[in-house]
Amino acid sequence: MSVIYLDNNATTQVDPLVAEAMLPFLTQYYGNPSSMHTFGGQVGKAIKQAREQVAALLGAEPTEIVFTSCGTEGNNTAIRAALATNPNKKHIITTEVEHAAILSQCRQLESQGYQVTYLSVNRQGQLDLDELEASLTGGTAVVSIMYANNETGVVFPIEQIGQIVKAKGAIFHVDAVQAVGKIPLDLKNSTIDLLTLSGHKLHAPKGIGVLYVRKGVRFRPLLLGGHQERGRRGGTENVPGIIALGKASELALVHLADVKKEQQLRDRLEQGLLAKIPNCEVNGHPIQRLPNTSNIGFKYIEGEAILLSLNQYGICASSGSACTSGSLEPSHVLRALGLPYSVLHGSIRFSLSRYTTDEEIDTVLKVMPEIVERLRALSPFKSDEEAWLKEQEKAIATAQS
Ligand SMILES: Cc1ncc(COP(=O)(O)O)c(C=O)c1O
Ligand code: FES
Repeated sequence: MSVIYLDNNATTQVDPLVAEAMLPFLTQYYGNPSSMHTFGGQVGKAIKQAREQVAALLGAEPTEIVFTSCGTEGNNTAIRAALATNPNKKHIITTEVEHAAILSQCRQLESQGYQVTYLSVNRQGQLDLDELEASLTGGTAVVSIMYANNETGVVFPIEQIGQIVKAKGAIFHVDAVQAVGKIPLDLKNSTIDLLTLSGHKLHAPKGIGVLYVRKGVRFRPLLLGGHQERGRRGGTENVPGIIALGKASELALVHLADVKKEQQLRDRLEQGLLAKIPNCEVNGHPIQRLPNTSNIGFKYIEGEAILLSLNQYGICASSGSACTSGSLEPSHVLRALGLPYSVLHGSIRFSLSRYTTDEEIDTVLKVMPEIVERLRALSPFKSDEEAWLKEQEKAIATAQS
C-alpha cells in the first residue's frame, strides 16, 4: 500500500537532491573541517557554501548563521543566551501555544526564580498585542514567540510584535521551525534578534538546525567546547547534515515561489471535508495561517480512532489529542484556544508538502466521510455535548482509578 503522507509538520521527506548532495560527505569527504590539511579544508569550504545557502533563504548574513543539532537546541540556546547576557533581568515573555522546546524550559526557569508570562490566544489562535505590551517591563530579558504554530498553522504578526518588543529593549527570539520554507523571510529588514529553524521540517534530515544570531546581539554559547561556529557552538560539525541543510535551503527558496499550489490543495481538502461532513470545524485562523496546514475538529468522535482508520488506508496525519501523546490531557494548543471538549478530542491535523498530489487529496476526500460516519454511528452521543462530556469524564475517572 502506498503512503499518503500528510504529516509534514511532524517531519518531511528528505528531498532526493538533498540526499545526493550530502552523500559524498558521509563517504568520500570525511575530513574534519578544523584540520590544517587540504583534505579537511575542502570540507570547510563546503560548510561555507551551505552557510551562504541558509543565509540566502533567511535574508541574513552568513556570519549570522550558527549550525545546531535541532530546533530544540536552537530554542534552548536562544533563551539561555538572552538570560546570560542580561543577568539583571529576570522576566521572560512567551505564549501558551509554544512548542515544548520553549515551554519545558520556561517551566524549569520558573523553578529557578525567573518570572514567566504566558500570553493567551483567542478562539482563532491569535495573540492580543495589548496584552504583550502591558506585560513588557524594563526587567523583561527576552520575548520568545513562534512564527507559526505547529498544530494549527496560525501565523503571528511577527514584525508588529518585534516593534513592541524592541521599543522596550528586550531580546526578541522567534521559533520559526514551522515557518521557514513555507513563508518568505527577510531578516535584514526585521526586528528579530534570534531565530530558530530545524532542517527536518524543510526536506533536510533530522538532527540539523540553525540559530540565527543578528549581528551585534550579545551571545553566550550553550555548548562550550572548541572554536567551531566562531565559538558560538562547540562540537565537531555534523557535516553531512550541514551540507544537506544548505541544499534544502536553496531548494526551499525555489519552491517558495509555488507554495500557492500547496495552499490550493490544502483549501480543496479543507473545503471538501467541511462540505461533506457535518459537525466539523477548522481550528485556528482561516487566513493568518501556514499554506500547508489544516487542523479540523470532527465533533463527537476520538481523534485516535480517526487516525487509526486513516492509517488503514496508508494515510498519515496526526492529532494533538490525549491518546497520541500518551497522556490524558488534550493538546495544550487547542485547549488554549478554548475549544469545546468534543472538538478538542476529535481534532486532526493534515499538513501538506510540495510532494502532495491532487490524487492524494481525492483519496482523503473519499475515505474521510465514511470513516467519520462509521465512528459516529458507534458513538451514542452524536450531537449531545453534555452527554459526551459526562461519558468522557467517566472514562477518565475509570482510567485514573
Ligand atoms: C514549532 C516547533 N519548534 C521546535 C520544534 C523542535 O524541533 P526539533 O525536532 O528539530 O528539535 C518543533 C518540532 O516539532 C516545532 O514544531
Ligand atoms: S482523542 Fe483519544 S482520548 Fe480524546
